[in-house]
Amino acid sequence: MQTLSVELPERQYPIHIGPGLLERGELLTPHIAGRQVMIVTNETVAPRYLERLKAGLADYTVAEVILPDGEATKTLASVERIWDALLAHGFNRRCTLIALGGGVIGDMTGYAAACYQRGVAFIQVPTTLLAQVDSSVGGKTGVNHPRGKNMIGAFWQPKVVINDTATLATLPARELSAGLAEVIKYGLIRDEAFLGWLETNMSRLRALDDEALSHAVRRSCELKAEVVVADETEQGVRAHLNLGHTFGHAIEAAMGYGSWLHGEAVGAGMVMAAALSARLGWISETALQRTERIIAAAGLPRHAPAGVEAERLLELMRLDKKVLDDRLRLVLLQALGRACVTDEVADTQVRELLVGWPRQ
Ligand SMILES: NC(=O)c1ccc[n+]([C@@H]2O[C@H](COP(=O)([O-])OP(=O)(O)OC[C@H]3O[C@@H](n4cnc5c(N)ncnc54)[C@H](O)[C@@H]3O)[C@@H](O)[C@H]2O)c1
Ligand SMILES: O=C(O)C(=O)C[C@@H](O)[C@H](O)[C@H](O)COP(=O)(O)O
Ligand SMILES: [Zn+2]
Repeated sequence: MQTLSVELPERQYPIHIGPGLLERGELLTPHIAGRQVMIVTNETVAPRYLERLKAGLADYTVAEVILPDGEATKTLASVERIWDALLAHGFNRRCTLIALGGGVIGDMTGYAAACYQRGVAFIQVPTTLLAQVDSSVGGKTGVNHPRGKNMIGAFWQPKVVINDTATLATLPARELSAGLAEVIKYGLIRDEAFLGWLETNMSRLRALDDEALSHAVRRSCELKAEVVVADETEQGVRAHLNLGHTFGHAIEAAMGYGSWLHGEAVGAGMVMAAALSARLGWISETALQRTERIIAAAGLPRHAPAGVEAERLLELMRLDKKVLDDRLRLVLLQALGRACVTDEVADTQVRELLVGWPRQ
């Protein structure tokens, strides 16, 4: 097992990484407040992993909420189901919520914990690659609104993150690719050497090679933790973690959440961001082609969805949380391994890119 520490100014929490950690109750128990534990998971993950997690919690009062699966369920109504269950079980403010599942479950459970009785403890036990490398770390929690992605939420950090890499063995290939999008993102925004490693090892990662996956999870968590520690509430550098997301979130919302996975939309969005960076002369054509190649090698799309007009995407992009004073603020690349935030790109340039972008 490897352990990293997220050293925030006023608190720290560990990220444990390794195979078979799910049953190791001793990793959870030091972080559980009180005796009441609510595990939140979904109908796909529960039959595979719920009993194994519960086995390590024999000394606690454990209740569970099993939600339906899918991005379309990342709503306030689902979070209300968690609050209803907490109240029905008489859980008090010393209870602990555990998120067992992908980013959808993690984001909703974290938000439920942030609000329940004005804030209770929560633990992340992520079971997708995307959740292990990104959503479980850093404390962004929340739900979607029909008008925009992650529009309702709170910053609420977990007490511990338990990354059991053995759970990735049951992940469908499409979900693995979605997780690889966020892994590639770290290389693109702040570590060109890691990007090179990913180029060399992409087929090992897609074949679920243990050693390669553990390295990718560890390096991604290190890079994410560095950014979160520097800027917990996204006043500055944390926005770099949004590379491709202004485009990607617009695609997800335009498609009604779920037909395109978050990682797929971000994969295409990162190619769009790289293309815009190349048009501005900030990165070379070669760097753009390298970006396109690695996105394709990860099994991710570079096209946009069919039937979604450029104007609709632009309208949704204008709802992005980074917009300030009515100006789009985009994360672009100054080099491979170096991101920046800019409000210097005119809507006409973005529209031109989207109009000409290949469709599915
Ligand atoms: N909070 C953050 O910082 C942050 C970062 C990135 C993404 N996100 C959010 O995360 C969500 C995407 O997360 P995701 O990609 O994990 O999607 P997800 O939570 O929908 O999980 C993907 C699918 O895999 C299934 N699954 C989970 N673990 C499995 C396993 N071990 N074996 C088999 N199937 C398994 C799930 O049931 C689901 O069908 C989006 O809502 C996105 O906005 C949040
Ligand atoms: O942790 C962050 O900060 C991120 O931006 C990580 C993203 O991968 C993630 O998708 C996040 O949920 C996006 O946040 P949002 O604030 O753009 O909704
Ligand atoms: Zn993301």
